[in-house]
Amino acid sequence: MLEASHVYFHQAADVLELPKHLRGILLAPFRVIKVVVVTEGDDGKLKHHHGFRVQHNRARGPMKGGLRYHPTVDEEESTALANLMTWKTAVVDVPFGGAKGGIDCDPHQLSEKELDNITRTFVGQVQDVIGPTLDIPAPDLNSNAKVMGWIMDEYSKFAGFSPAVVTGKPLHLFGAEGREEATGRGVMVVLEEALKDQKRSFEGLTVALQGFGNVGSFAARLMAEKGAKIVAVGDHAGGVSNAEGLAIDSLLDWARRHGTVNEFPGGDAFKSDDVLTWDADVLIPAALGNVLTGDNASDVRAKIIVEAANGPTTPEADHIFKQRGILVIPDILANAGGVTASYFEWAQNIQQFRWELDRSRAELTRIMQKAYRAVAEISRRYQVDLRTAAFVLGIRRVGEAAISRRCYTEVNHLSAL
Ligand SMILES: NC(=O)C1=CN([C@@H]2O[C@H](COP(=O)(O)OP(=O)(O)OC[C@H]3O[C@@H](n4cnc5c(N)ncnc54)[C@H](OP(=O)(O)O)[C@@H]3O)[C@@H](O)[C@H]2O)C=CC1
Ligand SMILES: O=C(O)CCC(=O)C(=O)O
Repeated sequence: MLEASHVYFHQAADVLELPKHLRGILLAPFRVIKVVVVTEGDDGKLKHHHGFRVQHNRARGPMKGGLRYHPTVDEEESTALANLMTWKTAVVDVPFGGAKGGIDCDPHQLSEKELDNITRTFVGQVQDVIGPTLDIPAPDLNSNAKVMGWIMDEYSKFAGFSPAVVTGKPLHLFGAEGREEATGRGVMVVLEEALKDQKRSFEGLTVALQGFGNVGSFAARLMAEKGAKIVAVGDHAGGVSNAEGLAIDSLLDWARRHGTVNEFPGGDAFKSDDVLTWDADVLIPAALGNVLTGDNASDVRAKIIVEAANGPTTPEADHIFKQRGILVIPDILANAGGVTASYFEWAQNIQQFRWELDRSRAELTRIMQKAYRAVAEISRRYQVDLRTAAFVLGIRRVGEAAISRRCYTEVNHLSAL
């Protein structure tokens, strides 16, 4: 994933004609934190996991990005994802830099007490390098509002009451209306804009989704409300399809009760990975990275791919999609609704003021539409795909901030762009 994020960066840097040494400066992380998280398991035995926080760039503000709990979490993945966060926050123009991190654990195999313990131990180890004006974590794969509440509580023991140290918290614990649904809502909004460009709408549009967690489930529900048919959904345990459109509320209820969409009675079962090549107008990967590769890209049948997940497409697959005329709405634009609503939450926490849900939704829609339009305009002007255009926008904004702050004098080159 790190290699892929660099390939995409360089494609945009070529458009911007950035010299080599400036590319190196913009790609290098500001700080990489690695810790060994030692905790006592429910069986009384000591266990250890590895925790990472990569703080990539802070030219535009405090660093921001999720905390992921998954066995594959490592320094390389965290660095790639932190890098993407830097360009993503710039694409939606929220006042943050980029960071990302995680712990290489599998929450499905841990009790709540064990997960709480691991989270709090990790926070104790990084508390001096995170904070409301330094680095603000948020939910990501397998982490949720409850975990964010633990982070806030643990950090506050060191720094005093600090709700703004983390976003995506529960509503009753200084969370913000609209944050939970925001990433899925943002996915829906940018797809709606892309459809408008094609003089189409959600009515009758068929959609296949990989992942039915926070992002996938909200995106599915919102698109179905607009008239789309969600014809296939896959998660790690299996998939379910219905050519007439799955009943999303019943599917959500099933997934909540069974921990998977597998064996949902309102559709036909299929093998999990088949969702990626499902016969649908739109494919939405909303789970893991690197799932669309040179091996399966030629078999993808959708004409539009919306990257709700981070880094789902390898450069090889991306190239094949370009050749095949498949429109890819890239992660740093498509899933930026989450960090945008996190910005609202952070601002509300700092002001000790709460917004109504309607305000949050309206502001999110406005920002996502504006970001899509800005990216589409660059795509037209430079005759490049949406991914390259989004990177051009992100890199340019980060560069401009760096110049104004005099972070690196040589980045002045960017002011000519
Ligand atoms: N949460 C947020 O605000 C944001 C998230 N993202 C990105 O969106 C993606 C999903 O995050 P989120 O929804 O929060 O995570 P969740 O943990 O809430 O959901 C993840 C989903 O992916 C599924 N999944 C896991 N492994 C596989 C697999 N091998 N094959 C198919 N499906 C699988 C899970 O299934 P199961 O439950 O069966 O394991 C689950 O349905 C990630 O890439 C994340 O980085 C991006 C921006 C913001
Ligand atoms: O909400 C946030 O701060 C970050 C969300 C995130 O990790 C992402 O956009 O990938």
